[in-house]
Amino acid sequence: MFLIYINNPCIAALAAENTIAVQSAVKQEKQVSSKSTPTDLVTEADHQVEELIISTLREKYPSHTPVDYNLRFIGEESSAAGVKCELRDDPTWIIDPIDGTCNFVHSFPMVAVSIGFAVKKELELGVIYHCFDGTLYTARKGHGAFCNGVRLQVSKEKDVSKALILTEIAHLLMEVRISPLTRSVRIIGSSTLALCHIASGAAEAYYQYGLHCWDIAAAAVIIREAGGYVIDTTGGPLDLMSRRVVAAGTRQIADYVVKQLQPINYGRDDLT
Ligand SMILES: O=P([O-])([O-])O[C@@H]1[C@@H](O)[C@H](O)[C@@H](O)[C@H](O)[C@@H]1O
Ligand SMILES: [Mg+2]
Ligand SMILES: [Mg+2]
Repeated sequence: MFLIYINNPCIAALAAENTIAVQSAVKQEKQVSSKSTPTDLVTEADHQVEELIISTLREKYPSHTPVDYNLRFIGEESSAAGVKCELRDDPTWIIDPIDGTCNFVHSFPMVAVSIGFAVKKELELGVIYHCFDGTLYTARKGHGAFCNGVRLQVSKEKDVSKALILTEIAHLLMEVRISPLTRSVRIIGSSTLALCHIASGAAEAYYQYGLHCWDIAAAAVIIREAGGYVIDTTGGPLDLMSRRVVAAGTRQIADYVVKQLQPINYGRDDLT
């Protein structure tokens, strides 16, 4: 019922508005602090953008919330501040206000705003806005995935020796295991943008342990609507709160990556 009201252009405009906030903040002096580890950075802009997104969504959709619904928000910085991260059946927005905060601090041009939406725990909508080049990725379940309005299609490559693999720095040992049989491995420091590269067919697979539901939610809809797979690192169905993911254009490449992985336990988003 919510989805008939919530359309991509509204949410895309919201992501774009907040990108402007990020773009102006990039040039300013940043107050940088850290959260779970010394490299898990956060800035005032992360908080400001998340507050802006949540207040705008509350304002945009007040009438769409029947009395018995509690329109909910899961935000990276609200969660860091102690708000419980729990995906219930209620319509829920899952927000990463600045994905790639370390890149943002360094003005390294791989930073995005990511807004996902779930109803009855099913991911229905995803919008990811690249803050440096204005690329807008959007998808709604059953309605396709788009990049600046152009339909997205994942890579159909099944030969792992022709596969470009994306991941994050924490798993160097696994990269050593994976890379010999693949074409190459890349690390860009923004999981949402790396996942968008899977959706666009620019790379064949992505894997990560340690990311969060707000890194995965929007991108999972975009990849699936582009014809790709977003699964658990065990090869089973995605568990959004498990802090791990494998995404790929084909099942063959996904299964190859799964076979090379050694489990790393980062806990769960919904148990912190
Ligand atoms: O914190 P943030 O910049 O939104 O998100 C980042 C993720 O996109 C990245 O994949 C991960 O390796 C970083 O540690 C960080 O979590
Ligand atoms: Mg992130
Ligand atoms: Mg973030």
